[in-house]
Amino acid sequence: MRNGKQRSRIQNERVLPSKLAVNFPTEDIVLVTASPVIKAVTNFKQVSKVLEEFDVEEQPSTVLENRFPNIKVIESGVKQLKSEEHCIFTEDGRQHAYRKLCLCAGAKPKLICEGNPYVLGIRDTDSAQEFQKQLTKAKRIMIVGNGGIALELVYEIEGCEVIWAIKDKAIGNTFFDAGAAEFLTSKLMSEKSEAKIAPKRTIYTIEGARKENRSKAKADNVGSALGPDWHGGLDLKGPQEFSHSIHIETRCEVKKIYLQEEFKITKKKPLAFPKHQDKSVTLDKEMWPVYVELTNGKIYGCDFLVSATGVTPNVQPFLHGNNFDLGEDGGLKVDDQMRTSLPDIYAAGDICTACWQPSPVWQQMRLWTQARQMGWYAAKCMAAASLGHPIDMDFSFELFAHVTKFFNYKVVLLGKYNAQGLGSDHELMLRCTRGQEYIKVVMQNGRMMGAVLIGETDLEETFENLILNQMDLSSYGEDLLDPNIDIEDYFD
Ligand SMILES: Cc1cc2nc3c(=O)[nH]c(=O)nc-3n(C[C@H](O)[C@H](O)[C@H](O)COP(=O)(O)OP(=O)(O)OC[C@H]3O[C@@H](n4cnc5c(N)ncnc54)[C@H](O)[C@@H]3O)c2cc1C
Ligand SMILES: NC(=O)C1=CN([C@@H]2O[C@H](COP(=O)(O)OP(=O)(O)OC[C@H]3O[C@@H](n4cnc5c(N)ncnc54)[C@H](O)[C@@H]3O)[C@@H](O)[C@H]2O)C=CC1
Repeated sequence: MRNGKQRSRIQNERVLPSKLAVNFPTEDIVLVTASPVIKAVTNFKQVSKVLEEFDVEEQPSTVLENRFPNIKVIESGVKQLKSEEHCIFTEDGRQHAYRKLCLCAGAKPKLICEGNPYVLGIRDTDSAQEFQKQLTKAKRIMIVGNGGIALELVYEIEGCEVIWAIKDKAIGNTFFDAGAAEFLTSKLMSEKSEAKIAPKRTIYTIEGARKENRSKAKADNVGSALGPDWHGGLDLKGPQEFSHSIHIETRCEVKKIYLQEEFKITKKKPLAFPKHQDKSVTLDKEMWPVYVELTNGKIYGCDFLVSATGVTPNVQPFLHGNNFDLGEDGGLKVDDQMRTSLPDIYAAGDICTACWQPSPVWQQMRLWTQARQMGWYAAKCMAAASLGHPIDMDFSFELFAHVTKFFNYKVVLLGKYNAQGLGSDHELMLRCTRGQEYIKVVMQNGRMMGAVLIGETDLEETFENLILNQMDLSSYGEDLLDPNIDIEDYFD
């Protein structure tokens, strides 16, 4: 790649092409994307060593092309990869040769009942808008799943009864333990009267760019996954005049979904919405478009369901004829240089499964932050490989760090925040002030391995350092979380 013009075909990832374009100003960098708009990371802020905050902005592809003259954007989905011939085929019937390729096609929602028109998934702007449209007419919906999307929806939806069906004992299992879940549940059950804390990040949609380009994107292609504060620009309001009306069904899954006519024949009896603070407005005899039977035997009628049940890496367009090694979660396995098992093909973001020996306090989660870091690092790896110098693993993979917002609280997750993989050989320390903050640290052999910080705790930087430097904290005992001790001064 050093001499003369060579081509790098990059299959989407907003961070990656620009990083490559800077590293290789004389090369052609081609971004092939099924999405009519490019999502760009803007206002990037390094909050601490590994914690990052940024905005996500939808931009027309011309913004990228104008800024980096050696980037060309092709708006067409990839339908086939021929790895041995080093070329891809796009839906517009064209063939594109590559020297190095990075696959960044994200993930797809893993729906509980694929193809059922009453089961919605939320992934991209179009699916979120469809959900919003349906919600405006819905008296009652069911949300299935207990991760990021479900947590955000149950808090944001107003004016509609919500049955939240979760497999676990407590809410938010992908992010929280039972203690944190209890702290948050009280907020969920109360009126949503408070002012929202200012979103730290916002999605700006360039509607013009989107509309103009929509026709070019095929209907079955997924768009870019929504990012932080995705619901900020959507009014998630049903037709009724109340804020929260939520009923949680724990330790259950969906057994069967019946259409109205099918259900009538069964002669089974649906349950009424449990009355919470007299907010319920639906009648016991209401007829619903769908009825959902849960594995705990309960049946509820509703207008539609949201399946917020995780994602599956979007590898399908690239598999035919290519013998990729896949991870247990179905992602393209990548090594510590972001290389897949096939020559000259890299992968980053939700599509890949990290298969290097991770740091003891890092794990892969399919998040914007990690997609950005992987895209950035993959570009460095591709550039380094072209120059013949492998590089050291990026520092951002030393410690898992995620900052987000749930139930209007700032939430910071660090390291093995839920004692993932630590077995029973760990201790937890807690500090909780109801309605204000919840702090949990995970300790092992006197060392801090992880932390959950909910609320404005101001402890993230100190804890990040304590996890990274693995200092023996045994002698500090409970002082670590004593609110009367300024912990930052303590460790200066
Ligand atoms: C509702 C929602 C809320 C979220 N909130 C947060 C949050 O608050 N914080 C956070 O950290 N993470 C959040 N995430 C997760 C985050 O959005 C993803 O982890 C991240 O976007 C993954 O980035 P990616 O580049 O790997 O994939 P994506 O952003 O999904 O991008 C994949 C791109 O590939 C394109 N593509 C797909 N197939 C093809 C093909 N065959 N040919 C060409 N192009 C193709 C798509 O059009 C898309 O542009 C959220 C996700 C969702 C769904
Ligand atoms: N603020 C944030 O950081 C947010 C992050 N995200 C990310 O977006 C992606 C998609 O979000 P989610 O769909 O919420 O995925 P998720 O991985 O966060 O949660 C999936 C949930 O579905 C449950 N589940 C799986 N199969 C099920 C089944 N058959 N029946 C019932 N429950 C089932 C799991 O137990 C888990 O609780 C994830 O990668 C998530 O991390 C999404 C929203 C907000």
